[in-house]
Amino acid sequence: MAANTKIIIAGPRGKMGKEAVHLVHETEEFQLVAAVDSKNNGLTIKELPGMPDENAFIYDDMQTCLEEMEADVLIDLTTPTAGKHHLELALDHHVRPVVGTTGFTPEDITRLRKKAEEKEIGAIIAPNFAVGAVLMMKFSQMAAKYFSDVEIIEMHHDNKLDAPSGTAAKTAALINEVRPHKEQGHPEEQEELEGARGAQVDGLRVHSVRLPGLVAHQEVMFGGSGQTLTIRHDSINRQSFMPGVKLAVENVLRVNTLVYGLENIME
Ligand SMILES: NC(=O)c1ccc[n+]([C@@H]2O[C@H](COP(=O)([O-])OP(=O)(O)OC[C@H]3O[C@@H](n4cnc5c(N)ncnc54)[C@H](O)[C@@H]3O)[C@@H](O)[C@H]2O)c1
Ligand SMILES: O=C(O)C1=N[C@H](C(=O)O)CCC1
Repeated sequence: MAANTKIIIAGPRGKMGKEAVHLVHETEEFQLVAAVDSKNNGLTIKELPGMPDENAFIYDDMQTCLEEMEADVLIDLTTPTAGKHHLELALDHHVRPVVGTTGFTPEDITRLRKKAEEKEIGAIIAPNFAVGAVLMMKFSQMAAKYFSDVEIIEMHHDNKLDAPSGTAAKTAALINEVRPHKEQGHPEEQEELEGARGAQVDGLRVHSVRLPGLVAHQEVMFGGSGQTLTIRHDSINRQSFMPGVKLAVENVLRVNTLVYGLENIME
């Protein structure tokens, strides 16, 4: 790892971005060199309410920021549309992206991995930085070998823009790697109300709950003859994600492809 990893944070005023600014501020080997925000162009981070004493300038345009500032890593915690654009720009400028922003499709990941490999630089997209959530996904994949009947219920705060969550999409993909294809439910079932059976990923049903008071939660429910198994994870605050962000920043400097999911870098 570089002695001083120079970092840009996109989305510093957001719920996750704020935590990331504090993480970078408190980590000796990390240095915040700039931030990208949809407003506050020309201010410094320390001028925003609740921010640490950081002199990094805020840009309202990622392209300009990348042209003017030298950085090793971009941490993106914005919106699905902005995140995809920022990741492309970072790769174009040889800055390694660590992306927590969700809403990436499998096609986006394939295209961006090809680009990272062409540029020979690392990128990490982690739909969930919480170590417990990564274990929940791994345990669900293990359980799916023995229980092929499964549904996912993800629950998030009601400011979330994307559905299903990135975590639910990733969990479904991990389960579908080991689960023989199955249309969950009765072959003749009818939805009397559209959406009653949730969304489908290869026959696996995903249900999205959005309520104030929630942070990020997921249950993976398996059913078998005479038994059920429920694997559940709860993030009760956004500090739960920060050790994973730190791990991703450290690891993105060591890889030369796009890594999708923290489980690929956790030992
Ligand atoms: N991977 C994880 O572990 C994890 C955890 C929590 C949230 N998330 C994801 O991270 C993202 C941010 O979540 P949040 O809860 O902090 O959201 P938030 O709405 O609190 O913050 C998003 C921030 O992005 C800023 N923004 C929007 N467009 C921008 C642009 N073009 N340039 C710069 N900044 C821009 C907004 O001003 C806002 O401050 C979401 O996609 C969410 O799903 C991922
Ligand atoms: O708050 C959010 O938004 C979160 N999104 C991630 C997802 O889509 O899986 C997970 C953590 C919180």
